Amino acid sequence: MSFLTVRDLSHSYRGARRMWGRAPDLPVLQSLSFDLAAGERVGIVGMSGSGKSTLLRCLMAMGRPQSGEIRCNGRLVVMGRPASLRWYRRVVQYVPQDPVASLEPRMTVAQLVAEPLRRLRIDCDPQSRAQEALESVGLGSQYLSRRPDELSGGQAQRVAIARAIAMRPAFLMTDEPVSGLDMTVRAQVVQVLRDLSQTHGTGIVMVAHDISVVAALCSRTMVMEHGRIVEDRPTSEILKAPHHPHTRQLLEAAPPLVAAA
Ligand SMILES: Nc1ncnc2c1ncn2[C@@H]1O[C@H](COP(=O)(O)OP(=O)(O)OP(=O)(O)O)[C@@H](O)[C@H]1O
Repeated sequence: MSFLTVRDLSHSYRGARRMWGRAPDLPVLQSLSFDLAAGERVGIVGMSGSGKSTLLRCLMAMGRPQSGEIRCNGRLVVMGRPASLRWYRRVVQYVPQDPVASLEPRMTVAQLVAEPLRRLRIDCDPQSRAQEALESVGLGSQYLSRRPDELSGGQAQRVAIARAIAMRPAFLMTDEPVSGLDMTVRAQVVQVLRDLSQTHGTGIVMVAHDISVVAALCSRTMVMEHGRIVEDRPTSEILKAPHHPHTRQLLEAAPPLVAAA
């Protein structure tokens, strides 16, 4: 059964204001339809500007699509006031593209991870749940009192992941979770996501422009080009025999694979 159902999703950005009026609107997502099953690990790849982050923001109900609908377990996801989306935030969590910028600099690591649990009124002891989540991403108690500027890029990325997984979401949506990290830390972060998925059955949607990162984690890959999904198949099949010329281009541009999914 489908966990998330996306139907005819389209989105355009409003054209910039110019002296003589407005530039034309920029269509970014063009009538996308797909299903995500519970526990699936799905990669979304494509060149820069193909619409990956916009799609993820729409899936997170952070941007209002022009048309189309998203349903989660059959229930319509309606953009609106944060309170009306509280149920959705409990089951679908997001790790943004730039974790350092997303972490409030004045808060400690412990506070950062516990804060969403309090805000969304999750029935648990926020402190111990936060500690547990941090341990599962390999950050022990010595990190609890640190602030974001006392963390490396890889540690900040893991704090952002801990913050999301402390909620025990059914799905985790991550935008370029390893870009900007060195190869060793990349492999560690991919391992954290794989463990999470295998241990708790958490579904993962991962946006990346580098198909090798997706190949290391995701069993299904969607390839985007100019706001359309041009290929959506098992990753192993795509790697063996890409159908679309754009997929072949991405594969040629990819660095060596981290590890097979
Ligand atoms: N807030 C915005 N206002 C106007 N245009 C935007 C906005 N955000 C993105 N765009 C444009 O929409 C298109 C798709 O952007 P998006 O960030 O979704 O692509 P992407 O595939 O995630 O790219 P990247 O890999 O570089 O992050 C781009 O042409 C971008 O310039």
